[in-house]
Amino acid sequence: MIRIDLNSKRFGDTPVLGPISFTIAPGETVALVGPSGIGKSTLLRIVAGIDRKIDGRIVRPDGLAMVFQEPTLLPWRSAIDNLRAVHPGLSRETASEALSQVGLAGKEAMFPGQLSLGQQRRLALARAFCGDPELLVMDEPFVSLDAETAETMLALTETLIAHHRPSTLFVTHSRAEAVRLAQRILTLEPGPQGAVLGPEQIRQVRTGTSRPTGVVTAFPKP
Ligand SMILES: Nc1ncnc2c1ncn2[C@@H]1O[C@H](COP(=O)(O)OP(=O)(O)OP(=O)(O)O)[C@@H](O)[C@H]1O
Repeated sequence: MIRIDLNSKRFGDTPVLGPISFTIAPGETVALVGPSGIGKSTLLRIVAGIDRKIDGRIVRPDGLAMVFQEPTLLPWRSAIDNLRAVHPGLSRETASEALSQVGLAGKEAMFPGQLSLGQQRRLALARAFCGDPELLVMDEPFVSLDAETAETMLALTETLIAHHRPSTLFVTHSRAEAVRLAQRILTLEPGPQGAVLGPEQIRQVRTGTSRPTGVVTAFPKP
């Protein structure tokens, strides 16, 4: 179980996030949505443990993987070594299998600069999943891709999540992406405090009969 109990997050004197509490169950996928600048990436970084300067408490597993907007690969390492650099215990065979799972069979020896941007993103996905993370954190993983590549990546991510079953928290600006991938959608919005969306409301969102309301609360932007 992943548990977020944040009292506040400030950058200097500026409050960015107010009290936020939620849990993510094993194998559950949760989307984090909200307007630009509200604090989604900040909250994601807090959950991942990259930002620890908070007033609050986060319970997270050790096995964690992150996927960013950019593939963040090591340009001087081959595709297979990009996987093995992050997961030193990984055999060549398992690493090759992870590459073929994302459609990169036979590309073991290629360097990131020799791969298309779409292939680099696939490699970043393989790197995230081949450690079998208990918690997967993704920050707008499908943004700035053409529609066809975004769809391919979305479908691939769906398959990998179904196979590996990590708890997943991801940020997106796309309500359609959130509804497709997530069992639960958390909306960051300026206070007052909202209520967590239950399964019934999610069903209504899916069928378009209701619009989601505030879920977790952030301070309004200064
Ligand atoms: N390192 C930092 N120092 C100071 N302020 C920061 C820092 N990082 C983020 N902020 C501020 O915190 C607020 C939230 O930023 P954040 O990137 O989390 O928003 P976001 O919801 O992810 O936005 P977007 O959807 O546009 O990516 C913004 O006002 C931003 O300027």
